[in-house]
Amino acid sequence: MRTAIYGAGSLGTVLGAYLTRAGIECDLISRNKAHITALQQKGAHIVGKVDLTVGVSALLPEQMQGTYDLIFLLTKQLENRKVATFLRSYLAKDGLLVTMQNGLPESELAQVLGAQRVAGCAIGWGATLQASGVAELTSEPEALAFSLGMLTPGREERLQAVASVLGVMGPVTIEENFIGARWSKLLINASFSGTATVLGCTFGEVAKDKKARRIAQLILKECFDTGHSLGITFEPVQGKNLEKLFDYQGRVKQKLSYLLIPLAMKKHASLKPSMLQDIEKGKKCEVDSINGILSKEGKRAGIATPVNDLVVQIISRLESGQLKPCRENLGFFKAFLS
Ligand SMILES: NC(=O)C1=CN([C@@H]2O[C@H](COP(=O)(O)OP(=O)(O)OC[C@H]3O[C@@H](n4cnc5c(N)ncnc54)[C@H](OP(=O)(O)O)[C@@H]3O)[C@@H](O)[C@H]2O)C=CC1
Ligand SMILES: CC(C)(CO)C(=O)C(=O)O
Repeated sequence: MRTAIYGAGSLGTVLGAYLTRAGIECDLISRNKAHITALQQKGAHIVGKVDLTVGVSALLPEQMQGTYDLIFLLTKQLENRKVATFLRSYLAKDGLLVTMQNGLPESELAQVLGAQRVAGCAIGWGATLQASGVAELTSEPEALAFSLGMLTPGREERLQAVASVLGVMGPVTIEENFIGARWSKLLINASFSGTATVLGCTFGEVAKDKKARRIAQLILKECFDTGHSLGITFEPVQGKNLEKLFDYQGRVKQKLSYLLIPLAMKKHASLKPSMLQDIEKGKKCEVDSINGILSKEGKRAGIATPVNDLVVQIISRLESGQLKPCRENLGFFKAFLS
């Protein structure tokens, strides 16, 4: 299968290094010239939880030729329609584009490429581009798992082939209830990535700080209520049933869920959200596709999401430079913290 990683930055460079090291030929593609030049000259250097250097095939978009049977999409979700339109002629007629982006990106991509040519993959591990050619793996190697699936059936054989490709890196689950896996990841991103971005901190710091933890818990609840109202069953993440652990109706279960958060976050304490990494680099982040999509889905479901809506507003102000990510931003949530 001719394979490409389109948008090889933080996550895509790690993925490309692991696949290439296992003998799977794939092109790492990005518009970032300095990064592509470094990859071509020195290979992909993966640091952090591992240390490996792998010679890779790296290209600029304008150097792409022919069609690919499999394209992993790893650009940020800021201009997906434009990216999908560009990729249309590079994806084989019976090819599959697998988006590994956060949020709920499949439907929009399917509008451009066709539902039978779009799959998705929710990822529970993290990476940060440290310098051109150098990506840091920020999760433990045993967390390198993939939840793969499609919104419509019909490409089971091709999904199996994709699972064999990703399987060289870590365990792959082909999800029958893929939308449930997507919502579970959205739940984590909206609550923990959203709160950590507003406060300029890691997941571990959100879990440790009593007020920040309560904000994350309130967003978890807004996301559960919205998903349930839309008929979503949240899939387990890394073997953990999120509904059982964190959803609540009464005060006792609410307290229990609150107490469990720091324990559940232990292995992910050092994760720094990619939204915060973008803000720190002065870039626009994916808030519209993460917290923004939850607000939108909440409206569609008739569920109020006031804490999440406030996170969207604050992150927009971080993007425009009116505010800085810092703990003092907790003050904006006063009304929800009594
Ligand atoms: N990083 C993480 O830990 C995780 C990220 N994700 C998701 O994965 C996706 C990718 O994230 P991440 O790896 O952090 O992103 P990065 O910004 O680090 O990498 C994206 C790469 O794509 C390039 N790019 C952007 N737009 C285009 C384009 N139109 N054509 C060609 N290249 C382009 C960027 O270039 P340039 O530098 O010029 O912008 C960059 O090299 C996101 O949707 C994110 O939510 C999911 C789980 C974890
Ligand atoms: C939190 C994390 C790293 C989890 O995979 C993520 O999805 C992100 O930062 O965008």
